[in-house]
Amino acid sequence: MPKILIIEDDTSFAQMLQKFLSRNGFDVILSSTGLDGEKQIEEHTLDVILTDLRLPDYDGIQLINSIQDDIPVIVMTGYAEVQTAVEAMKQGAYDYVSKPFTPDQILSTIENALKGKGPSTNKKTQQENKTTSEETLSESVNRRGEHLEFVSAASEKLQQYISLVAPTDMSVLITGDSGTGKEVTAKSIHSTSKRNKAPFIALDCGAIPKELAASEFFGHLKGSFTGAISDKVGSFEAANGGTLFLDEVGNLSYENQIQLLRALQERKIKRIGSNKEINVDVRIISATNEDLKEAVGQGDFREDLYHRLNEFSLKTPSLVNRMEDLSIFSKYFLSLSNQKLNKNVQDFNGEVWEIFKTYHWPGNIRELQNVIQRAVLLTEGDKVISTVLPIDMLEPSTVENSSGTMTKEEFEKDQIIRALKRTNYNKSKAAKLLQVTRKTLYNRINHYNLDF
Ligand SMILES: Nc1ncnc2c1ncn2[C@@H]1O[C@H](COP(=O)(O)OP(=O)(O)OP(=O)(O)O)[C@@H](O)[C@H]1O
Repeated sequence: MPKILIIEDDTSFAQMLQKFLSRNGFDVILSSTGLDGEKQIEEHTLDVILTDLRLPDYDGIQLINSIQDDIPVIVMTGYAEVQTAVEAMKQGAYDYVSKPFTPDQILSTIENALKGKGPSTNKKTQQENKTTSEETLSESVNRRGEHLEFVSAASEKLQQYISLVAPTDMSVLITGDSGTGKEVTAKSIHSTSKRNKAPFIALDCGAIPKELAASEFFGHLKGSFTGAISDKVGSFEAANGGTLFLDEVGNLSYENQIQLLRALQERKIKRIGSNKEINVDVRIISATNEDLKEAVGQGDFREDLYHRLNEFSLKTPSLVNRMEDLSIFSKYFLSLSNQKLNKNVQDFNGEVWEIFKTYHWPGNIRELQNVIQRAVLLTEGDKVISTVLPIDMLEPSTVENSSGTMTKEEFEKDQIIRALKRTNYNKSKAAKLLQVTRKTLYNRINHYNLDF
């Protein structure tokens, strides 16, 4: 039975590949680091090595160089790493396969390697195959993971946009109300992009004081300013090769906007206090729940930066615009909360489902998650009943305008005023009650010109 060593740090993918190859008559050993891979190579008589190009401790090329024996090495690459794959072949790799690959592709590459045939030459066909409807190995891994199958038209559209933009290097601006999943969306773009082996770094621009923003972006050297007690790596450097997520990007000061723009244009940064330029290759995804276009119009946000950040934009739908997904989310959060709180609540009773369906969900998915977690904690039986829901959900707003209805904006403003009154104008408590962050509450108070 031919023996194959798979060196891959994505363990679920490696296990799936192992299962598949075992079923096809191979004896498969797994290794998740370059170092361990080398050890396995010494200990076993191998027929083929299958290695990822990017490993936590090595890059695949380093590994190929260190293999003395004449064992064919097949490298597995992300789909935009063809250049590196070609380099790997120059260094002695037998062939490469681009992820996602189909079972047939990997099998025939391995069989060719075993027969001592030359590598496949038609890489273009391999690239094209990826876009066919055939089930690919890595797609099935995703399906087995924590992937929720949403059904609403709004989520289908969002998913389409994510799939469309993820493989590109375009900067993406995500807009949407608080708690609608902007960060989740950014992570999803990153994890389905060719950068997914490199870091995803999130920076909350709304939470950093403007004097410290440059240091957060670019890092600093020890002693470069008061308080710089040690060297610091900035977010750009930390995200090198990967994705930098700038949350609440609209909150950046004008000066910080200029610094950010310069770094994006030049693709180089300098740590504060250093003259050394560092090249950075970072994809930017930003998010805002403000109207950045309006901010541009008012001169609060630089138009050139806006266009840099907004090569592609998408909007995360509010929960009321994707109510068909409500039960999927609810069941998912119920099971998460059970796990977290060590409970075994089975379901929501009919009345609770009715309340869920008619409530406005101003805090969107985050609010739903919090409501369910609280309810699970308070539930003693096996079904959530309405008495464990927050009182606000049971007493819907009765304030109406002259035409008898409220616009979404009026409703939100009304909710903010109520929350502030209920908490004696304590903004932290009001933010908690509204299930939004403090900075979001401040933004909304400014937006509505509320004088508190
Ligand atoms: N598709 C999803 N699947 C599972 N959980 C989700 C999903 N979308 C959002 N959530 C959950 O909802 C909460 C809010 O999501 P997230 O932080 O991404 O929203 P946001 O729009 O970035 O919020 P904010 O504007 O307040 O920063 C998180 O706890 C997240 O785990």
